[in-house]
Formats: sequence, C-alpha cells, structure tokens
Amino acid sequence: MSTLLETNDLTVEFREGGLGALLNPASARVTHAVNGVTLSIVPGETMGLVGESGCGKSTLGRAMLRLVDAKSGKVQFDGTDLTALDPARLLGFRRRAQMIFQDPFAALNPRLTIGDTLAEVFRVHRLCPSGEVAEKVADLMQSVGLSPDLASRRPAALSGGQCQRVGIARALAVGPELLIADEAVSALDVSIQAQILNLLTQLCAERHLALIFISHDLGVIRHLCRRVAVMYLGRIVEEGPTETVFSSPRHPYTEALLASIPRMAPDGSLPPPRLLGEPPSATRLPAGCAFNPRCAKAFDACRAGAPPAHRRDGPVRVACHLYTDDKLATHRPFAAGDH
Ligand SMILES: Nc1ncnc2c1ncn2[C@@H]1O[C@H](COP(=O)(O)OP(=O)(O)OP(=O)(O)O)[C@@H](O)[C@H]1O
Repeated sequence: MSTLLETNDLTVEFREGGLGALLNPASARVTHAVNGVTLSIVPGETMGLVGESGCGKSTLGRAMLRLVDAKSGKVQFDGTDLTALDPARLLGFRRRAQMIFQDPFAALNPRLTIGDTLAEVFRVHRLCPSGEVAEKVADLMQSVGLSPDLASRRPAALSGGQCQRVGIARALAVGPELLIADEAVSALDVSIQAQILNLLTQLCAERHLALIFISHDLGVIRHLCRRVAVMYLGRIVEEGPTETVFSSPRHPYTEALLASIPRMAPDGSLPPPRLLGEPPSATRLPAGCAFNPRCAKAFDACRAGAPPAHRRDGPVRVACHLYTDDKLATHRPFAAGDH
C-alpha cells in the first residue's frame, strides 16, 4: 500500500538566547527536539507515538503537519514535499491532515458558540454553499455523539468530554485522511477517556482515517494502535506492530518503559521502577546512544557512537547497538551481558 505520510531524517531544533544569540549564533541554547526521525504511515493505519515527557512527541507531530518548521529532512504527504509548500498550497494540505489537541477547552474560542466554531471551518475552507452550513454542522455534531441542541452553547457550558468531541468534529469537518491526536484524552476523566477512544476507533474505521496517537499511556496505545513507535530524546528507538513490540520489546528503553507500568505483587507491594531518573536534557545530548547513561545493558559501542536507526528484526525496526547485523543474521536473542 502506498505511504500517506512519511518523514525522512527529520530534525527540529529550538534556538533560544535573545538578541545575544542573534548576534552570535554560537551562543544560542539549542534544544534538539527531533533528531533524525524516519517514519511512515499508510492510509487507514493507526500508529501510537510513545515516550517520556519532553522526548519530542508533540514537536514531531507538529512538524509532520508543518505547524513547526524542520531544520532539515523531509515530510512528504501523499508524495508532496510539505517543507517546500507555499502558504496557498499549505491551506489545501490542511484539509487532508488535522490535529486534535490535549486541552479541549484551550483549543476552542471561548467567545464562539459550538455551532459558530464548526461553521467557521466550512466557511474558511469553502466546503459547501453558505445555505447548507447549518445542516452540515448538525450532521457533524451527530457523527461525534453531540446533540445539535448544543450548537448554541459556548465551550464553558460543556464538559471536557463534550469539548473534545467538538475538537474532533472540527478536525473531521474538512474530511481529512490523517488525524494526529496529541494526548487527546489525558486531560479527561478515565470513564470519559474510554468513550472518546471508542469514538476515535469508530471514526477511523468508518472513514478509513489514518491516526497518529501521541500518548504517555501504554495501555491506551495498546488498545487503539496497530503499530507503535517508541521515542527517546528526539529519536525513534523502536517501531513495529504494537503486539510484537509490547510482547517482546527489543530496545532496552522500550523494555524499561513497559516494565515501569505499576503492577502490584500478590503481597500488595510494588516492584522497584525499572526506569530510573529523568532523561538527560535535550539541550545537551549524551555522546553515543542517547539512552546509554540510563541503560543497564550499555557497553563501549553505546558510548562511542549513535546506533543505526534502520536495523530490522522481523517486523520491528530497532536502533540499538545490541542489534548488530551478525546477531540479527544468526537470530541470536540478546541478553544482559551478551556483548
Ligand atoms: N516552542 C518551543 N521552544 C523551545 N523549546 C521547545 C518548544 N517546544 C518544545 N520544546 C522543547 O523540545 C523538547 C521536546 O518537547 P515536546 O513537547 O515535543 O516533547 P513531548 O514528548 O511531547 O513532551 P510532553 O509529553 O511533556 O508533551 C523539550 O525539551 C521541550 O522543552
């Protein structure tokens, strides 16, 4: 199947330092938010993007939609290089890929009614004659489980779950082929989270939508996504079918992340966390593999150089020095101390 969205060696940096940094670029404080990401998604596919806070998930999602500019690398949507699009053609692309945000209240204009918020999308993108907008808005509201009676209300009169349904409706209005949902349920109560996840599953299936679902929550990713990409300090360290990655993680970071899900022992105690401390700052990346200072399996090569990003082990892609060609060629599973 042809690729819908593809990033190629994508890098995003944030430079800070005020006037001093403008006069002397070498003095700028540079955050390496996305560091050479190559990833693709096909039409109708659901992919989870998971990793600790600050690892670059949101920035990657935003760069995929050109809401933030890349420093280098490419983003291609259906064969078109987004990094080279002028503003007029970018507006056309915005119909095909949309974002859903974490905070449903903040994402809506508090002064506009729900009906006006949705009607604005039909008008800006000239999606239908103005006489049909009210009917389209009512249909759209029903498709996300909102009564059209709520059209006259403002966001403050809605619950968090209802606001997120409006956010989803606004994204769907333009008939996109790809949704990027950035922590779209993490601000909601658990019972409401399940309803919104079910809605997203249903909409993706009905409309053959591709979904990139950004989340800290491994349980949610497992429930929702066929494929998962695990991110650490700006890089994808492992990527593959969700069930394969979750049942036999290759990368020590994925392994530690999965082992960090709190599970109570029969005696009521909690096992010690497997992932200790915070990730290093994205302004000062460690030499070699970025995970090496926290990796229990690190050895000399991990400190000497970054691992190749595209090594395949069956259906899984892994960026780790433990997966050298000779180990993969002989199908020798690694173990601690097996270097
Ligand atoms: N506009 C910005 N200006 C400067 N630095 C930024 C900006 N946006 C993000 N960053 C930095 O880029 C890095 C990646 O941030 P990002 O928000 O993409 O991570 P994340 O994995 O989505 O985190 P979270 O799960 O907490 O949302 C962080 O170090 C963050 O502080």
